[in-house]
Amino acid sequence: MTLRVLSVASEAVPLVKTGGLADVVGALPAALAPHGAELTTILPGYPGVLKGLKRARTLHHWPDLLGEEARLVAGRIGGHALLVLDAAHLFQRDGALYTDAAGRDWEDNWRRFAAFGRAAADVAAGAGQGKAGAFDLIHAHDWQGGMALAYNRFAPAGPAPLPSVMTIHNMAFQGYFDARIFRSLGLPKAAWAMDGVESYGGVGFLKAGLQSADAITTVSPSYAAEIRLPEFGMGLEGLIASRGSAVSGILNGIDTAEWNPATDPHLASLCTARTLSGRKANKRALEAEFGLSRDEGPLFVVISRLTWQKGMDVLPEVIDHLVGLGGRLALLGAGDAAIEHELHSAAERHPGRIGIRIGYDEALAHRMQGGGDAILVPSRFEPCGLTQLYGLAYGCVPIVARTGGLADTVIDANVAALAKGVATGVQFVGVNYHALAEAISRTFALYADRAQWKRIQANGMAADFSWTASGKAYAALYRRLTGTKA
Ligand SMILES: Nc1ncnc2c1ncn2[C@@H]1O[C@H](COP(=O)(O)OP(=O)(O)O[C@H]2O[C@H](CO)[C@@H](O)[C@H](O)[C@H]2O)[C@@H](O)[C@H]1O
Repeated sequence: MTLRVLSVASEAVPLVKTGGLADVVGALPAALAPHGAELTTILPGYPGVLKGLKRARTLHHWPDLLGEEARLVAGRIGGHALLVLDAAHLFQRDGALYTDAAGRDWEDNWRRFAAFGRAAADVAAGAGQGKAGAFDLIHAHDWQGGMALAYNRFAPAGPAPLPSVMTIHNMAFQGYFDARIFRSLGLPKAAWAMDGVESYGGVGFLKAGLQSADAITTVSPSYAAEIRLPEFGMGLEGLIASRGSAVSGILNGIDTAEWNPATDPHLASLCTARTLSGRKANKRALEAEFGLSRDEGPLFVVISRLTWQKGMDVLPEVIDHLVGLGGRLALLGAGDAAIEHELHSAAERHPGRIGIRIGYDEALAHRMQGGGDAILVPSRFEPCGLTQLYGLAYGCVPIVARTGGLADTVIDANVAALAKGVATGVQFVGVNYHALAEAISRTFALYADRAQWKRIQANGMAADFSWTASGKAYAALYRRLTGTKA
């Protein structure tokens, strides 16, 4: 029996992306299709999303969705079903998805994503679908999707709540708002409780989703274990621990059609594990693009949000060490202004050795994975991480902090792994100058032994990070919750 799932998220490639959430939500429909689960994605009607719709058909109209008019529009995303909540007053505005042009959170974020959640719960119960029972399960992502599950549980539009899954892509963003908004949410009084939407005296959208979901997943097994601890649980560790076996980790896959060095149209030269020499032309192109001097030493790359989570405040401290050993660094990212400033001053200190590109550039990210020798990912916490997976697939060896999904996906080049010939990268413990500097020194030593380095690259390229296994795991979870057989 085909399972019909409503996937509720704020971002999905190729229509709208600020981070890894979009890659995963965009990939899930194709990952689940072979396992008999048909996903329909529902997104907010941001300008870019509405523009991407070819023949927009109106399916449903809300005269009063949390105080304003809205409509549901149908479209397609990557060949799969898409629904868009067109509510101009909430989503059609200049600035970023969650912040205004000055970087301040939109004041009405609570209304924007509560309305989105209400609409998603209505759709799950049949709004605009021509019939009730159009969906078997709701799968919500991150705080922006959380309220869909709270409405589904406390105020379902149908006769009973649907089975539900909440996926955490990042526990640090919780959608936490003042208690005063509660009365505008249209939820029954019973929802104002510790096992409901109340969170530390306010309303927590992620928390609401976590309390309302039948199952909670996060994007790696290690992160699923870590968020039971205060250090990673960001205040919700007690909740996570109390949900016991309802919490599990399913590792992200990567879109192997989009991220494949043998076919990538962004690369100057294509390559496979057997034709690693093809990477050289990409490296030369990257040096030219970043204004770096040309030499045979390792070229490190970083593709990241410039934030504390990603350990980017520590990176500037190790740049002198990296350059001192003969390395170069090409960095693409945007975020914290203080970090950007530090990086620029490091680049000024080391002309031709450090290249910085502030901004967001998908094509450049591909070229960097294709031409860099090693990608640095010094995250303090990392639910899964995608850039190290792209690095593995492209022969750009990941140098990662041992946390979350980074710990689960990279095999450290320790003595045992090297002896067995299975290493795929370098792991280090603790995000500080000493740990990172030591990892960089180890990388130089590994790189100096060309045969060994090639082996490490080829091992990563041979690893399977497709969605096959994870698609199967999500499908098994859906089947368990709906009590259906494949
Ligand atoms: N300046 C730039 N230009 C171009 N591309 C850029 C870029 N900066 C970042 N990217 C891209 O954005 C994505 C980032 O994804 P990550 O998974 O590494 O982190 P993120 O914290 O966004 O995601 C959260 O959700 C994902 C998905 O579950 C988890 O893997 C992760 O651990 C969690 O923090 C990658 O596709 C990367 O290439």
